[in-house]
Amino acid sequence: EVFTSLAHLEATFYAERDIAATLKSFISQERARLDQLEKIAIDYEKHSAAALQNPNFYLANPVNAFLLIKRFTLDWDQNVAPILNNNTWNDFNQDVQFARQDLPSFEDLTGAAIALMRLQDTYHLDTSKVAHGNLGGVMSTSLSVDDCFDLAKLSYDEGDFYHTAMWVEEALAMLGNHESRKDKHVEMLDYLAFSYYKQGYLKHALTLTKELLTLDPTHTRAFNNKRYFEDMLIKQGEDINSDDGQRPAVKRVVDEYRQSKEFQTYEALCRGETTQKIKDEHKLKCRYIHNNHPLLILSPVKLEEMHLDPWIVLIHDIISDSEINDIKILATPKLNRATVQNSQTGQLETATYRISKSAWLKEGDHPTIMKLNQRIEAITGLDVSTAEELQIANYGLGGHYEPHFDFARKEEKDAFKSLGTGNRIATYLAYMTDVEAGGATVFPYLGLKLFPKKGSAAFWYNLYRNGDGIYNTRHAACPVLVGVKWVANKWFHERGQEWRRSCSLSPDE
Ligand SMILES: O=C(O)CCC(=O)C(=O)O
Ligand SMILES: [Fe+2]
Repeated sequence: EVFTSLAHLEATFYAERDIAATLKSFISQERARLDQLEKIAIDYEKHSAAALQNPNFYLANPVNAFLLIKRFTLDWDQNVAPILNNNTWNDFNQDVQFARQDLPSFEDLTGAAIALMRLQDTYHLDTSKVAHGNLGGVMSTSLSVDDCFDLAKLSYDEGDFYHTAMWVEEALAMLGNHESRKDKHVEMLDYLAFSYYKQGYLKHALTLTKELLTLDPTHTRAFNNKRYFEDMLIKQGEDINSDDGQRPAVKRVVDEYRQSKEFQTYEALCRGETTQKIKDEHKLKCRYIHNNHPLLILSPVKLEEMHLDPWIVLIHDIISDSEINDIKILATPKLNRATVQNSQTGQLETATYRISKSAWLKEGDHPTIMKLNQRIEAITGLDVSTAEELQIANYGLGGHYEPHFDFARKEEKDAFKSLGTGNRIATYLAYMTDVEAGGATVFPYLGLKLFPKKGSAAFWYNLYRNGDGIYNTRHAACPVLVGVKWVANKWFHERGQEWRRSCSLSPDE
């Protein structure tokens, strides 16, 4: 099981509480047992001390001799061995193992490390700052030398030598020159040299290996590596003594997509940068709307235009805290806890795509959902009966959703076939949390970023009236840096909207 959703990671705290209780009862039972053992030990001590004052005299008495023998045979078997063997851990172990089902696994640890590295990349976080608990200005817990080194090793196991080097450097800087931690120092240099070598920085790998050998001249592998690096450099016609010892300026190696303009723009927008001027920004307006709908006439909703073409709006204060609470509770047991596998590679999907988990809520399950659907219908003027059920997503550690369209492209004819309601005509995306840092919804082609605000919802059309996709609606959910992100998605489909689209929210196009 992979804990990608924070709602589920929360279960760890309950498991932790249960384990604490189990350990405490084990300890109190053990304490009683150890008290008994201590009494026996004291008795032996006193007895032997007395006897040893004059052993011959003591043993001259046959009863004493008999009792002494009995002490370590019959008495031992009946009174001491049971106490010694009665280690009650097995009884408790079951409880601990039961609680452990709700604890994260090593897979989760790897996933969390990968998520941290992604956050570091996307938000340009300085390693040292992260290590000291500064996440882009939001303070969190700081990491120890060993924490940093463990992060490095986890990256190493993933074949990510770029982050390995970064985090070993940090661990080394924090370690300083402690003679007492020389073994750690040597191990770190070993990792560091190898990760520079893997990234193609032979000279620096050689320098670090020499440094390692001054600390530990008996390190056989380092000795062999040194020769290997030197041979390689000589073969390349390089001077093996020319490294200045400076840390090379390492470039992050990323796949082609990550180098693309779209991905770069997505990440820049996530960081809050301006990538292009919002078109016709001065024409954007805020207004109250009621659509002549009975639900809204007495309490019109606030609509804020965020973009004109395509038309993207935010609607404010349309879902209350108690409604949000209801939805979270309804969705939590349904959040999919299974490991998500990439259908093509069979790999765990924690690293690349959406690491949030989501759940569909059955319509009419609950009065809150019904009320919400009615309100969404009143606001959008679209038919909710042919729309998809509300989909609730809880973004976990670094949870994100890379750039995508909500509608199916021409070549994806079958995408929504089973629904029988046509393509996704519009998206209604409600934010159910404020996110402390990160987690924006961004539109790379428009330079637009929407920051989650609890109780607000975004709305846009994905299709033109003729059914063609509006490609500029391509959007993404930025990784959550600090905080928790919950959203509710309502996707409207073409069927059922034939008479409606012209009524209300639609732009004057
Ligand atoms: O969570 C967000 O900000 C966007 C989510 C999204 O685009 C989707 O679920 O299709
Ligand atoms: Fe989307």
